[in-house]
Amino acid sequence: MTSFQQTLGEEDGIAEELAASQREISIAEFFEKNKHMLGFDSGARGLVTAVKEAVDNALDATEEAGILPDIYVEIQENRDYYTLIVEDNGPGITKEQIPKIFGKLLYGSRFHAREQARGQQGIGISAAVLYSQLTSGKPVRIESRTQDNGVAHYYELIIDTDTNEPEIDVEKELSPAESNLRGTHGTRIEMDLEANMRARSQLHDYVKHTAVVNPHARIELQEPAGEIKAERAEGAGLPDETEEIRPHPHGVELGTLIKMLGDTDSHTISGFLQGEFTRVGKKTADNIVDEFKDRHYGREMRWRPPGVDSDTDLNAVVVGAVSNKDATHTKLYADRVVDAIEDAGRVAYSELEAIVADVADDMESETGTVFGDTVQENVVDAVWAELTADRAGDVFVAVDDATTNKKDDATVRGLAERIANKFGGEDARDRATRDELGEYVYRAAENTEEYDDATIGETARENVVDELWAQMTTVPDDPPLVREVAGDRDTASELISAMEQVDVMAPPTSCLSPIDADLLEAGLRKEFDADFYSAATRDAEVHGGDPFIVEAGIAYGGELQDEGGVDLMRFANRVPLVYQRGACATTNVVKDIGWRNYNLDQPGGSGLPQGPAVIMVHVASTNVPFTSESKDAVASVPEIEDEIELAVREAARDLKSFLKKRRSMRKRQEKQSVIMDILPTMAEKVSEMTDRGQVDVEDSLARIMNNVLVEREREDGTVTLRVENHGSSAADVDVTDIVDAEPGDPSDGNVVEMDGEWFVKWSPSVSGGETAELTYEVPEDASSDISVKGVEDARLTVNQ
Ligand SMILES: Nc1ncnc2c1ncn2[C@@H]1O[C@H](COP(=O)(O)OP(=O)(O)OP(=O)(O)O)[C@@H](O)[C@H]1O
Repeated sequence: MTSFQQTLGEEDGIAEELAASQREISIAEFFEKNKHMLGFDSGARGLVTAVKEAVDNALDATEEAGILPDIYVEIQENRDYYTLIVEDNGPGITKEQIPKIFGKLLYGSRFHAREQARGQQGIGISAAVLYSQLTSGKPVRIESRTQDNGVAHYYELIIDTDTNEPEIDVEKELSPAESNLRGTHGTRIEMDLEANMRARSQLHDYVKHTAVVNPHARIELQEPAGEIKAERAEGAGLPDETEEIRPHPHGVELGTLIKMLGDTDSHTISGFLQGEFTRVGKKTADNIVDEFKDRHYGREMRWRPPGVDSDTDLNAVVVGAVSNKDATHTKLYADRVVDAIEDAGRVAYSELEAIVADVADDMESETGTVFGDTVQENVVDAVWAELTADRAGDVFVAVDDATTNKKDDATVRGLAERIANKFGGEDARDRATRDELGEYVYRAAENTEEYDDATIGETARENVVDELWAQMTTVPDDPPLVREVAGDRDTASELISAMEQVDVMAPPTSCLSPIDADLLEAGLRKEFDADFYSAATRDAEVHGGDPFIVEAGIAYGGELQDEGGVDLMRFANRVPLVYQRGACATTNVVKDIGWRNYNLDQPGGSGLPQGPAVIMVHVASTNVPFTSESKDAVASVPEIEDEIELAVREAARDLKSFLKKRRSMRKRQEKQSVIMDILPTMAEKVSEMTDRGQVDVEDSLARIMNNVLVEREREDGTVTLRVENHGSSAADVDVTDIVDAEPGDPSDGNVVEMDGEWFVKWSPSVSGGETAELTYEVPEDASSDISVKGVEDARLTVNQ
């Protein structure tokens, strides 16, 4: 058989034959075949995804318009298919936009905006339309009204998958009387889809969890087997309005930077940085430009002038390089040049040029003697030859400083000489980038190891590079212009590396709308009846030029079910993520935390912790990196993973102390009940044997357990409450005696009467080992009941 490879090159026209069947694929056609990528892989899931896309859009649209969202979702079961209706009270959609939004994939208002929003790609709702027409063959019905009680625009349409353009079946205006909209303005979508309700619990979770993180929204779901009505939390206002921002310099990708360089009106890099990025002012731009120059041109080595004990007379060298000038002025010129060099301590080639030129300028204006370009060049050459005469000696000092004392002198000298020899090559100005310098040191160290039988470890090499790099100076050359950088990938990548290197203030968070720890905790309290709640909101960070904030919350105990692994709720931009839990960075980070450190069970030391708990994580960003277009799972971006971990750990820290305390209280209680089992019998025996009266068991228990003991004594109408603190730390106790007759003379306490009962209340602070006595007067026949707060039950003994 002739293989394809064998015929290649022999027969003409295979490529042409293939070419005949190659054609452009429309985006709609692509997603029609790959609907799983958009979250429409099955009927059950398709319904949840369609609801999610429509509700997310409704929330975005209402919030953008400053309207408190009122969202109605209805699912009707028909014989062969389901009908989904989603209606909002948003600003509506203009007549011209309706066909594009619903009848064209990749059409939206948010793709280019650096601002937190649920929708980002301009695919969501049109993908639902595509799924609907694919499974039911019916057009989607849209009705939208932009003016209060004005006419509504009604469309029935499908997507032409060949062209990715809307195909309109029906287009008409509806008067308020004909309209199906419940509110005075907003949008109503109705679509038929082949579906089933197997994912009912995911659907309910989506609606409930959406309500937790959007307490300002009213969401109603009506479906064949039930309903959810999530009311607006009392007093909950709209989230703070977000603003669009420019990208942050940290994390921008190379392709993006090159595109930005191509699009900008700026000519200089400094102008580009200040104009196109957030948080870059003149100073930050200067710092970035310096780093950029260090990478692009390299730095110049600064050498030490010969010292006083050297044979070289620099003044004589300068004088020797100047010819045909008046002797007094030449001497003055040489003195000034040498003074400036010595003041500088170390001098690089460009610095030397600047000194020589500056002094020449001064001399000309003061004395009229001109030290022209040729003279200056001669002086620079002559002095530079002296400065670089003993590079090895100079490098020796740096190498010696940067390596341990253990290295013998000969090794250090050998290494220094080899490094020094790398300078002064083709580039007479002794320039090197940090990478080149690293290479110099590496090669010199390798040779020293080979020929001098010495060891120069990684750290020593790095220290030497650091030391020498710090001695070098940024060159005075102007950086390349924007168009030069845009046209050269390597230079653009040097710019990116410089941008990463410089500290830039965190991006403004006005483009983000986190829930905030307080509201997050309130959301958890509203939804879950637990014993413990905590929440944390981190500061903003950046990934790929986009700012983000991570928040986490934990609820534990109470009515929460212990079903093995804890319940992990994931959110991105206030949208619950329902599917692909295992593929989500959030899940993986939570699994990797050592939960035993936080007093939660974690079999095997990894995986989701066990126990009656809910952990929630919210990632808010101008661009949440999802693993796919269906937006179910956050991708593994290291910056985001780090913040997820820190947020969860922050929330878990309080849980740790709560659980620790709870565990020790439980142990105490167990101990106490064991003691209480045997103590009365022992007391009886002791009193029998010693012939003394019965021992007060409660009192003894308090002493054994280091408890706070509150006892009441009554003598002739005077009631005394003794608060004995048998523990070691102070106890702030609220003691109330509830009496059924009017009390008198309470010591430092206050009395409140309610329905014929008197509440006598004290709040003493009792140090460890001390006793407080609280007294009041009461008629003989009055009865009373003690209530104590401020001390855990397991630490308290009441004897009345
Ligand atoms: N209910 C609505 N009210 C007002 N405008 C809407 C509504 N639904 C959608 N839009 C507009 O239509 C655009 C496209 O919506 P679509 O769901 O296709 O994409 P998206 O929400 O921008 O992004 P994603 O693909 O991430 O969901 C939105 O950006 C928004 O401008």
